[in-house]
Amino acid sequence: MYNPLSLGLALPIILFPIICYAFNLHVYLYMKSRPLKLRMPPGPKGLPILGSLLDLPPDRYWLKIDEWVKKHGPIITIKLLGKRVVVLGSAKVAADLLADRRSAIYSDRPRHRRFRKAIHAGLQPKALASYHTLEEHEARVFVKEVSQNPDAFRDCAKRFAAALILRTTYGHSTLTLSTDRFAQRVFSSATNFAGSLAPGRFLVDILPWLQHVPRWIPGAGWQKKAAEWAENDRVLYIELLQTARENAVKQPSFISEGLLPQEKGENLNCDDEYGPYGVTEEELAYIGGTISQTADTIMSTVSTLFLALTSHPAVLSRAQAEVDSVVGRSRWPTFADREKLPYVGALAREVCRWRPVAPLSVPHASTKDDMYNGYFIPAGTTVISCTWSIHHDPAVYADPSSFNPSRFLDANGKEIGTEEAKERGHHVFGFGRRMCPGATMSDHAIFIFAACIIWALDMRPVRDKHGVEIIPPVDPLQFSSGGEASHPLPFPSSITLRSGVQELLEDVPFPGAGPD
Ligand code: HEM
Repeated sequence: MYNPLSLGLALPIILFPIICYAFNLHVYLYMKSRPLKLRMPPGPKGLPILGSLLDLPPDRYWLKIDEWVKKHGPIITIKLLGKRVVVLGSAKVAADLLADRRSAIYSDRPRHRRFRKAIHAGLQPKALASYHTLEEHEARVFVKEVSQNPDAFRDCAKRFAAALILRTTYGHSTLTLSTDRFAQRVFSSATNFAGSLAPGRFLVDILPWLQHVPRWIPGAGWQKKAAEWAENDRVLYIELLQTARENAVKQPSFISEGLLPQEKGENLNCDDEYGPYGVTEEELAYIGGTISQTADTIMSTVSTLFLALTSHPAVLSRAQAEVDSVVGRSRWPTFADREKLPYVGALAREVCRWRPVAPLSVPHASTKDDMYNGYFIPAGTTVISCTWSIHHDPAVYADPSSFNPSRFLDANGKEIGTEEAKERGHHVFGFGRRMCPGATMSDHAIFIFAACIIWALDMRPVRDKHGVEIIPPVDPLQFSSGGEASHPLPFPSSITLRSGVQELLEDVPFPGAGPD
């Protein structure tokens, strides 16, 4: 007969050996996956179960990670909710693992492989060269806009970035930021993406099970928001794809070139669901959406450039002297001047190094057990490079906190890189085969923006009522972190046109009219 009491007594007797067995099995599997004597890289001790979770602040968590890198060395392990994350804190270590022979182990993200191929197909050197006229034009439009409304330079920078990305990706010409039907949405999509996941952006990538936490659980409300935003994004991406389709003939773009021939109105008989980039239309919409969000990184970088120039008058004066001597005062700088403007080039590099827009890069997953410098890195480990630490390593960049473009010039005034970053001198675009495919396009945009504003504008610190200049603060705490991208917080700058510019601005069409 059923006796609840005897069942109550029997349960612990039955469960105890099962729990012991499960525990032993767990320990056995754990030890098997991590053989004795094989140590993972050192790092903060953290609490049982939680690890270092509570030590990571929601904002600017890379500064905390940087402290750990300084304390424990250039490769560290952070424990988070039972998972181990390996952080690469020096260029040498990051290049060894992500860019050299081992890179195949550390570049995992298979579902993106086809997407990546598609993006590369759309960003060939020929396509990038064809964007130069647009990039020059939009930099001039920025100068025109900001000269009319100097206090709104952040919005002008946003329009610059949106105009470049929307035109090249979808053939869409951006009017003013407030009236354009896409520009604002692209930025709010990027902000939501970063914000919805902060600090989860970091955590969800590392602990994918977090996305399955039921939405009703306290603290998991971000999930509901993230789902709403994901739906908004989906609608936006499809609308943008439709725009590219409509513009295909008049204004071909990265997306329109990836559409199936009949989608472009060429009426060819084509049954294949994969377009010229080897992806479906839905995937193409997603790829376009991912690219459109990068407007935020360009906007942030050019805002940092503005801050650097306002707060370092001597750097601005030297850059102006260089541009004036090469370009004169009666025409705009162009890409044809690039080779003769090494200081401006070095300045653009230093902006990316000094305050990297992505201070913590994107997580990678390792696919095989590996030994590196005596440390064991098991398969399945999340590996992430801390760009902030890498860019502030005094062994590579002397006096790393100071803004000093000359660090990227040799004794003959020629641009130089570093041992691990020969081409650029910095690592803001990541390492190895997962490196940002938009790096060259971004380099071009940042360079021409820098050359044009240096040539056309004076950006000076504002003065207090006694006439004393107030240099805007530039310490890392003056940068926001909505999640992934880091932006300078609003700062004042006294912006005026330099000689000869007003006359040339008359020929710059109203924003959105676009180059011929
Ligand atoms: C200043 C501007 C930019 C910065 C700092 C930046 C930085 C980065 C970084 C750090 C990554 C991750 C690399 C890694 O996993 O190791 C990345 C990935 C990516 N970037 Fe950029 N990016 C910028 C602009 C752009 C632009 C303009 C585009 C497109 C035109 C673009 C497209 C992408 C794509 C598609 C990925 C994902 C690649 C993959 O998962 O394999 N980015 N970017």
